[in-house]
Amino acid sequence: MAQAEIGLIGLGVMGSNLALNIAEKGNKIAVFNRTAERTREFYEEAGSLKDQIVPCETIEEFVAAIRPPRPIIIMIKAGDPVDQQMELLKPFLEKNDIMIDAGNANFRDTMRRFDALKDSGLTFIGMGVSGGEEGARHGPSIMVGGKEDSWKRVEKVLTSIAAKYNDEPCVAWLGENGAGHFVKTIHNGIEYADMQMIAEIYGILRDGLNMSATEIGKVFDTWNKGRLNSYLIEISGTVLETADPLTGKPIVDMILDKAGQKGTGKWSVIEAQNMGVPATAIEAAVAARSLSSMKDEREAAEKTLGLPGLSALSVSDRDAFIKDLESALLAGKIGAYAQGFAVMSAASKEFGWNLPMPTIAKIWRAGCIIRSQFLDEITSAFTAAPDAANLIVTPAFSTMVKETDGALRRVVSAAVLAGLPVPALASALGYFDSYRRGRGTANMIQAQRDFFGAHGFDRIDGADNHHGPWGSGLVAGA
Ligand SMILES: NC(=O)C1=CN([C@@H]2O[C@H](COP(=O)(O)OP(=O)(O)OC[C@H]3O[C@@H](n4cnc5c(N)ncnc54)[C@H](OP(=O)(O)O)[C@@H]3O)[C@@H](O)[C@H]2O)C=CC1
Ligand SMILES: O=C(CO)[C@H](O)[C@H](O)COP(=O)(O)O
Repeated sequence: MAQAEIGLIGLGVMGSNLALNIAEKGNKIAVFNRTAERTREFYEEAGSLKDQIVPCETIEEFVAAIRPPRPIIIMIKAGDPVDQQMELLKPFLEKNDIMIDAGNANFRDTMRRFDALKDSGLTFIGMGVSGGEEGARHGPSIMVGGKEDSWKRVEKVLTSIAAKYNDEPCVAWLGENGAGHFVKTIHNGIEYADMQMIAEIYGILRDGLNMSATEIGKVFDTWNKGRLNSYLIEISGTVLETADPLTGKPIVDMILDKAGQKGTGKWSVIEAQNMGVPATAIEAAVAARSLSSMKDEREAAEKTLGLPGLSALSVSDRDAFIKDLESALLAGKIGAYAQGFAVMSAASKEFGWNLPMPTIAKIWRAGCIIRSQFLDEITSAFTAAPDAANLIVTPAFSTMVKETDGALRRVVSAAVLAGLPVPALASALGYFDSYRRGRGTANMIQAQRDFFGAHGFDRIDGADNHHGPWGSGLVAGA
């Protein structure tokens, strides 16, 4: 029997679907799962794809089934399990075999694993995969990091399974070692902000305009036909219009308002902070998930403090306000993506990756959770202005900011006055307002720092006096 082109370990939600996708595209694949029962079940359910699949119950059998140099995708729970699995695999591998971690790894772990294998003859790829279950099965977006020649070995298979946007595959080699997992992390950070802003707009419609879930769903359906067209808006509409089989009520009204998180959002924020790059909308989204999880504390606080002021928005023209909400969401989204790309640009320099921004935007246009028409506009903006300091100063996006930031300001103001929380939208607005203002207020911070800690400051006239005359008795305006 011909050897498999590739192997895959981990037949959970993502791994099993990825394996079926690989098999369906005509690539013979060997599969292994820690729990052998799952391998048998998977194989039985593979139907017509069985011919392309070699189910293996031992690592030895699995490795022998793959054509050298062997690319082996590890799609298991992120963290220690990946190290454990790699240790179990290593004794059976040969020179030039490639272990590919396709889970949501912290890129620092990826760099460590990459370095640890440097002198072993084995190679490593850190590969971000996005698209959830459906994407893994029918076409995910794939972000590859590692040696370029390792990528060449897997390029054909990965290109065959990736999502396509206008026939262009949503997969690319993005740079050495941790580049792929870093980009996937920021993808998820942006995903957090995108989702949070949609939730904030939903909150304004629900608690401010007292609209039902179904009514809000219809608003999102309409928006999905316009500039906000995206997978997340599409599924938000569907979610809002879905009934709970137990009660018949909208399912969204039966779901507890506590958001989970597995780490990628938090890592985005930590890395942004490490590099001194503001990612305020992403930070607000991560913090909002954390605050959401404090359900008991929030309920107790509502009893103690009560809800602020007005319970409903004061809106004179409801249709015009809903149009403003659409533009505000677009503006907020621009802020979040601008921040995400700025973080990647800084990381590219810090880690020497040379990350290709237009390519990243390109491979996010289809297959991944944040896929949208908007990413095509980002692709064009970065292609036209590859050296732009920030997405929002590219010609296309500066025009878009000017068109939408008024609506964002009106929506944030109205929500704040009604006591409706909009932390991510407000963060995006604060980001625009701070970033576009040539003369800021940090002269005050510098003066305070120098006053209490003799930290010094730069002068606007470039003159030499780098400390203030604190305590000298010199009085301004005297
Ligand atoms: N679900 C999603 O939407 C997405 C998930 N990801 C990432 O993909 C990876 C897999 O996620 P998903 O498929 O959802 O997870 P699942 O929980 O569905 O599956 C987990 C898999 O990991 C295996 N596993 C767990 N611990 C170990 C271990 N110590 N050694 C070997 N195998 C182990 C399990 O094997 P066993 O059957 O023996 O328990 C199982 O095959 C994660 O890193 C996740 O973050 C990435 C993109 C999207
Ligand atoms: O990577 C993904 C989507 O792109 C996974 O669905 C991930 O689990 C999402 O992160 P979180 O669970 O923290 O919301």
